[in-house]
Amino acid sequence: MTEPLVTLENLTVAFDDRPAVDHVNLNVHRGDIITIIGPNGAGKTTLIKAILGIQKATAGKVHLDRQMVIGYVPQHLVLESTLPLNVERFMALSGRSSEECKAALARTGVQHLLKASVHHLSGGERQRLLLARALARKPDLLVLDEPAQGVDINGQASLYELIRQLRDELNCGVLMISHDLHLVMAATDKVICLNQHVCCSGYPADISHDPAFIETFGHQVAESVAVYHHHHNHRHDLHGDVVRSQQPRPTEGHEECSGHAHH
Ligand SMILES: Nc1ncnc2c1ncn2[C@@H]1O[C@H](COP(=O)(O)OP(=O)(O)OP(=O)(O)O)[C@@H](O)[C@H]1O
Repeated sequence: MTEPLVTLENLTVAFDDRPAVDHVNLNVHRGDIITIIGPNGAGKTTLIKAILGIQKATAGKVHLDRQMVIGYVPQHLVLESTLPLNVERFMALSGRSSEECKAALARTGVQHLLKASVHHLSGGERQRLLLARALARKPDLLVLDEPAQGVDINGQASLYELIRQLRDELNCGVLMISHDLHLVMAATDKVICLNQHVCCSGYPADISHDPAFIETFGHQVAESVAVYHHHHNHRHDLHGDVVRSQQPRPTEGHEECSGHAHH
């Protein structure tokens, strides 16, 4: 296996002697899509900031591939509201050529907003603009802090699909934070459940059964997430009853199962 892009070794970040991130070990390789989940205040953003070098480690180490370019999509876009700024100018601030900026905007589906004011973009448009700015750098590592916030449910699914495609096109690693467990479970390769320390980690389908996951998120969340990954080998009729005579349809995605809670 190639060298990791990022290695965290017992990373600890404390504020006033209170650890926000506590002895975290993590590797991110090219091709990985890793999602950090955890309750509010669990240290997710602090961990990402330590990787980006904008938060100092109190103890432990952050190793980064020295050649690596990081594309970062922050949680919020903080802009001076009195400063007139259109999308074209905002993208130019990345230092990339006009062609690269336009290509990145086209890739995230917002090229038609080139002349629009960044102050008037919708939540979803803003997220796609921030992703385009990160993309224009041709990153080796894409770091996204809640990329789907402000994006409607259909938009969220296509945004996660876009992130997967970008991972394939750029052969980059992806490290993101998300609160939407259902989309996380569908769109990610590996989940890290953080609550200062790493409570549990693994494949989405397995993690929902982990006692540490259940303790952190509760039974209801764990069950609803487990349903999402239930593999169906049968079909249902219109009343929800199992139809056993049918052949399985493995590629049809989620169908609700009468043996589980419905969501
Ligand atoms: N610069 C700082 N100074 C002091 N405390 C901080 C600082 N940054 C973060 N914290 C504290 O560290 C803890 C973790 O914060 P962090 O923003 O990393 O959590 P999070 O998991 O990203 O939360 P959320 O899901 O609410 O965004 C919180 O208790 C927060 O108040």
